[in-house]
Amino acid sequence: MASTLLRKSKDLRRVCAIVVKSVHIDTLNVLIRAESTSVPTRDSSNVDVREQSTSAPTKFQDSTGCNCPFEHIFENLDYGISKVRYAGQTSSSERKSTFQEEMDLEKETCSFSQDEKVESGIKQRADEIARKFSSDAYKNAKPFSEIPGFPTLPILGGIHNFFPGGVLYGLTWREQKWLMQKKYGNIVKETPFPGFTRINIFDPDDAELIFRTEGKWPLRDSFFFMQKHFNILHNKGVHGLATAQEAEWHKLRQGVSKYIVPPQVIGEYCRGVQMVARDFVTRLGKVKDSEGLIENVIPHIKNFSFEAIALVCFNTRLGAFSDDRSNQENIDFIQSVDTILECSYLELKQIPLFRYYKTKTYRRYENAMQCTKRICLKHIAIARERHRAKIVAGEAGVEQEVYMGLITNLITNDNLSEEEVFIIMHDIFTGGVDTTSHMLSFVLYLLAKHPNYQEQVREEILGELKNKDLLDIEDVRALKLVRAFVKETLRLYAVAPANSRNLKQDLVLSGYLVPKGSVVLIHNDWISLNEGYVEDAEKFMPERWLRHATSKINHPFAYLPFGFGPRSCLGRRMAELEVYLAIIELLKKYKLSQTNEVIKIGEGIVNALVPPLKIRLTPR
Ligand code: HEM
Repeated sequence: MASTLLRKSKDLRRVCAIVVKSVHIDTLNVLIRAESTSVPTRDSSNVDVREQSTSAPTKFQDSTGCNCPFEHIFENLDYGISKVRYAGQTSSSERKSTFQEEMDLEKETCSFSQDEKVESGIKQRADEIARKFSSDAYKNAKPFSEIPGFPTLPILGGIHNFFPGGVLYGLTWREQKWLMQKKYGNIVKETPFPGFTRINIFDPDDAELIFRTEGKWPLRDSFFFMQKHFNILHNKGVHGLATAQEAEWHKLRQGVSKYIVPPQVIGEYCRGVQMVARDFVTRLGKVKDSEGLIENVIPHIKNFSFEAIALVCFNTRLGAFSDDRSNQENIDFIQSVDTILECSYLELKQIPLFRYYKTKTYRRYENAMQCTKRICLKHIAIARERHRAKIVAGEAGVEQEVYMGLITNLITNDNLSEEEVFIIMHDIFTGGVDTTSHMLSFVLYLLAKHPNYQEQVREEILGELKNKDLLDIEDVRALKLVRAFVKETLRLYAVAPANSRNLKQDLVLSGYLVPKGSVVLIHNDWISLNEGYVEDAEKFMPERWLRHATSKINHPFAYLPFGFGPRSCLGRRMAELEVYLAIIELLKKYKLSQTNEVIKIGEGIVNALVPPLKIRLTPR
């Protein structure tokens, strides 16, 4: 006992000394991130070992439907809604509208049938949730203090675990969470730094309960501290979607959702984005060498994603594929968004001293934000002018406003101030460019790596689209193999590694009582790669998403790459549309081959493929 205390006090002294000395310590700042950042690698060398099998992939089994397990839970939500009492929500009609939105969204992305098995599955799940809400469940729950986790010290919490000698020392975030799950199970408490405790969730049942009880205004309050700081100083305290909470968040979300979420609206962007995809492919054709090889395709993918989002937002082309470097403003804009993302990641690795003085990272961030704001305000002014001119000409409302870009819709919404419009634009650029380009990088890697699947996907594209030149959203939706391929890519390589929430009420999670307000981090990348929830989890099998698949996803909350519920990803459909169209345009023209043998996944705010990504393009 005495020796343990002595050892602990030595540890404590050592940790204190390190803390005092360190101003820029990576490890410490892993702690300051409340979430995000991860490294989906299986081994310490950070090289991804998934997908190294050389065996030929099986054929897609069925092209008649989609086997998305979400569908089952959404298909008959009414049952779950009437059966379960969701505390924190006032009326069942409110809940219904939220779930109805979700249901519509899922129905939209997956075609599925109603059958008895599905019905009984839903009933079972609703019963299960009801059971978790029963007073018995609360009465029998083990206390919060007993949730297992890495050892903590008085005052310092679990900080010592990250320092030399600590169990987490030198591990990537992904390795840390794999280790914590293995050691402690499906619910793990962590106090990574003093005064901050979070609960790590590895059980999709718990995820389901959290999401189904989050109410209409889910809380996700542990991200982007620099952005909050900037908004207070330079944006009249107006926060964006990523950082606002409660009514403030809801107002923004309502203000923008209708212009970017509904399928018919996304359809309006289809041809514009197709043109961008076509230019992307033309660009790749130009930069490949005489052998067809592109040593690193990632910057071009990023430009594609940027150009597509700019078109959607501003109804303008930024010229990201052009060799002409004369448009300094566009170059600055692209660089600023890059800098913002880079600094947002650095923020997670550094002590938040920017709150007290302007650190180097914060100065870079602030300059980039100011530049982005200036350019967004310019586009807002252009859109206002264009709209005014239409009113004068008596044409307002005649033309489909969607074609005029998201910004036109936002400025004509009287409920949104200029600061709010700017920060929404900012969120879309920072939330949408990198994520989508990482997803597309993984998709191209897997297409090149699996020639059989590539051929099947191409056959579907040629067969379904015939020689149709300009596509509508219905054409894209008909491509089930393309969609299954993308879904499976995101399952294997979740771009967003975890979903976070602050609990809206006390919940019993994995048998423990977790109080309202607790920060929970749901590790969807771990869950979607776990054999317990996904059969043949390590294998890349797009056919699992088709109806009648033999290899199944066994839990409807085992795959949540875009989050869930009213606060789920705003740009999901846009991201998917971009990726589908890039695949279509690329495979019509080229065969993809000779990619990296293995890939590395880098630690950043999201999971990204570490460049370079090599691709050989052979004209068809
Ligand atoms: C592969 C691409 C993408 C992935 C994997 C992804 C993933 C996510 C996830 C996991 C969340 C949090 C959801 C939750 O807490 O339940 C989120 C939120 C968000 N995403 Fe995406 N995203 C992607 C693309 C995009 C695009 C293209 C845009 C913009 C057009 C976008 C804009 C946003 C915004 C604004 C939020 C915050 C929503 C809110 O809090 O109301 N994302 N995204």
